[in-house]
Amino acid sequence: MDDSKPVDQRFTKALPKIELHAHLSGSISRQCLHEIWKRKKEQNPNFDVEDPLVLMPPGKVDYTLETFFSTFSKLTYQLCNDLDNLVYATNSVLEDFLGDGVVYLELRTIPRASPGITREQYINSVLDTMEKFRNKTKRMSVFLILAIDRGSMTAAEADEIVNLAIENKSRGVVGVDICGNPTKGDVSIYKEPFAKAKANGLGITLHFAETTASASASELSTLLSFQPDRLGHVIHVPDAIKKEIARRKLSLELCISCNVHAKMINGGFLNHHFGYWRHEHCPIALCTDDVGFFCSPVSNEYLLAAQHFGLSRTDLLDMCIKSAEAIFASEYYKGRIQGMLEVFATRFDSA
Ligand SMILES: CNc1ncnc2c1ncn2[C@@H]1O[C@H](COP(=O)(O)O)[C@@H](O)[C@H]1O
Repeated sequence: MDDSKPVDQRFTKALPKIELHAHLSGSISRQCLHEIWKRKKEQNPNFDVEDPLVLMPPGKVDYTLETFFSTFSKLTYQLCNDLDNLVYATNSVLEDFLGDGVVYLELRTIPRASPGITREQYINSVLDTMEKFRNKTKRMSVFLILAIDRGSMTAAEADEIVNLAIENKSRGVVGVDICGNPTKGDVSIYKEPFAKAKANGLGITLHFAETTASASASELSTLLSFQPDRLGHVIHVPDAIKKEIARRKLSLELCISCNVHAKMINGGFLNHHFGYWRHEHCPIALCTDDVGFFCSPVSNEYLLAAQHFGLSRTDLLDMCIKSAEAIFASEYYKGRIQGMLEVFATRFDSA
């Protein structure tokens, strides 16, 4: 790579990137939510939900965790509560990642049962949409992670979701996650479902130390006992646990804009713990978390990392090559991503 040239948006957009930490419902653009809202309103003028473009005005990214979680129940889940709109939103999210130069995507979602929709139907709709997308778009590989909502789910529900993940491995489910409001729930109840997931070859990723409330020594050691392959966020981590993460060389999903805008860290971009972890040996994937809220696509996360931490084109390329080690799909896909990065490295400068 020609490091005399700056890292700019053209570079980070063209860079073949992977996205490993993106929540489906949080990744839906405001425009897409607005379109769904408009159709619902036309079908039923009494539809009692405010226009997403009013509730989430363009440019607004300063969601605290509280306003963030309540927006899903107040807005997103009122709009994507039928299979047609779930499919519409999923397609829109896949197109957005593709358009940003993502070549490998593991989207995650909590399979929600809602009136008239079972968890199975929810998962089937998302997987069918992914399959059709794969058939028409060869450039971006897409997989699914099923997430467990720590704020609301019992161990039995987690077990149900793990069973669904196992049943759907052949259709592209590659892992399981624990997400949801980090100030709620007791993660230790998920021990057995996660042992089952591991025994059945699913990848394990966990939201880890997102807030001080979810960063007690006992919670973090419980989560590490689930033998995760990857950790998301890793914000409020005590030194001893940082050492253990580094010792295990766990892969990290870091969400810079989300953490800064939602004030999950103190200070701004320069204070982000990417600055710490980039000197360790853990593979790092920069991720968006919820691009529908924080409006920073993956290409912009790489641009921010370069701008605030002084990274060159070669640094970003090396990070991306290493991040491929973190994916849950087979070795074939690792090779595919790394191959695309090699081609990019030889061709971008001369393009
Ligand atoms: C700050 N980051 C985060 N921390 C924890 N959980 C999060 C999250 N961002 C999203 N979710 C979880 O994902 C759901 C939306 O996508 P799905 O309906 O599953 O597709 C949210 O309701 C929340 O439970």
